[in-house]
Amino acid sequence: MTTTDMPQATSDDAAGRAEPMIRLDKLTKRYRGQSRAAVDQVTMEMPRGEIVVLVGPSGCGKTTTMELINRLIEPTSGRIYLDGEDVTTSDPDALRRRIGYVIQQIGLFPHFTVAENIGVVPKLLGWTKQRIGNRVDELLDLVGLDPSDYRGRYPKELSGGQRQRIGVARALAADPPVMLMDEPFGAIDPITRERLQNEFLRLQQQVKKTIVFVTHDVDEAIKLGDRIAILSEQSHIAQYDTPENILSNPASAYVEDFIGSGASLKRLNLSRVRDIELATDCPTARLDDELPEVRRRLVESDWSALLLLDERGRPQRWVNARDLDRTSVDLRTAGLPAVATVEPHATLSDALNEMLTSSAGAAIVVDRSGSYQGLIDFDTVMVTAKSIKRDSTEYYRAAKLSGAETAG
Ligand SMILES: Nc1ncnc2c1ncn2[C@@H]1O[C@H](COP(=O)(O)OP(=O)(O)OP(=O)(O)O)[C@@H](O)[C@H]1O
Repeated sequence: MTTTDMPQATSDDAAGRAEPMIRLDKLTKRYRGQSRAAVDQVTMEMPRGEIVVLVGPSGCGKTTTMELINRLIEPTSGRIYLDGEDVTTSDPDALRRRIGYVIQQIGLFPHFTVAENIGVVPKLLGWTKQRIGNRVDELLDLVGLDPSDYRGRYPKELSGGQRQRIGVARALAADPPVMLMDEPFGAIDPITRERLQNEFLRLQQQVKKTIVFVTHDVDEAIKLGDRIAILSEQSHIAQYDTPENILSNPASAYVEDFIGSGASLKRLNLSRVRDIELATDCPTARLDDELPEVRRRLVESDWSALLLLDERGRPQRWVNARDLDRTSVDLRTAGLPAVATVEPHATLSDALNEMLTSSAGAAIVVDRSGSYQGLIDFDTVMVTAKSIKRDSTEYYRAAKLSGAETAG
């Protein structure tokens, strides 16, 4: 880990509570000529190192709230504190250097290379060429793009998803403690979007920034947020809590309505494949194993199918007893292809989607190199979904009994 990746130091007050990274105090914005405030007296705290998602219907004031934090929009009244310091009237340029910003229309400079785009802020800060070059390569690695291949390209030579990754790298360039992200995955197709969300979570485990993330997609909020603020008109906070508590204990009919139906299914977005116990007793064999040995393994197991792996341990075919009893059996083509694979960082919701496409009714878990780790079946998914609900309901009840505040 480099020094720039180190989590930010925490400053505690006399009572030992960590100072939130961002604190908004009765923050209000009234646009010129408007009778109603777009953002009305918002008071909230964003804890250090967490992802806080602002979610709410179109026009409720999400973007305005976010842009008040880096003062792209100046507040009409109220105060903004960054790391304990009142920044409401400080130099806005200096403030913005402490806050990375990623938006949907990434705004890369078309005539700058990838390296030049990422290096914009470090250059403004007067870093040496060598330091900028090292940082660009480090960031390209971090967002999963090979520096030697990508640093010299121009934005038009990139896919939408790659441009988005460069946008994130650029916002991280000067290692700001805070990142603001406004619908960063909004304009991207669902498959790339899911991949970028997973990469984003992996990245955050490394960089541990305080991130304010705006979306209107409640599923995205549940998947990405450590905390979610559900906003109604004028950025009024309808509920500010963990995704678990919002799903299990919506504070009002408005929140319930906003979450929509299928709260149990949405809960599956809260669990990762890596956090649950995989079934590892499913029989497996190699494609080049002897047929009698493959048959023996299947017969001696409690399973009705066996998973065939290639020489590098990657799943290839599902075979059952009938497939193995045919007169001439070629293991390379026997049975059905072993599709429906997920990696450990995928959510149980991703796993369930895969399962629905699988003839075996199970998702095959593989590591990053594609080799077999175990299986997830429907029962595991259902048991996990129920236990999330139970844990969260118990937590909420205990918090109420002890009089502790759970909402922000
Ligand atoms: N520059 C402006 N001048 C006047 N009114 C504005 C301006 N920008 C936004 N508004 C109004 O302020 C309110 C909040 O807008 P904002 O863009 O913050 O909402 P949002 O929740 O981010 O919406 P969306 O999800 O559609 O992007 C809206 O009613 C909008 O019309």
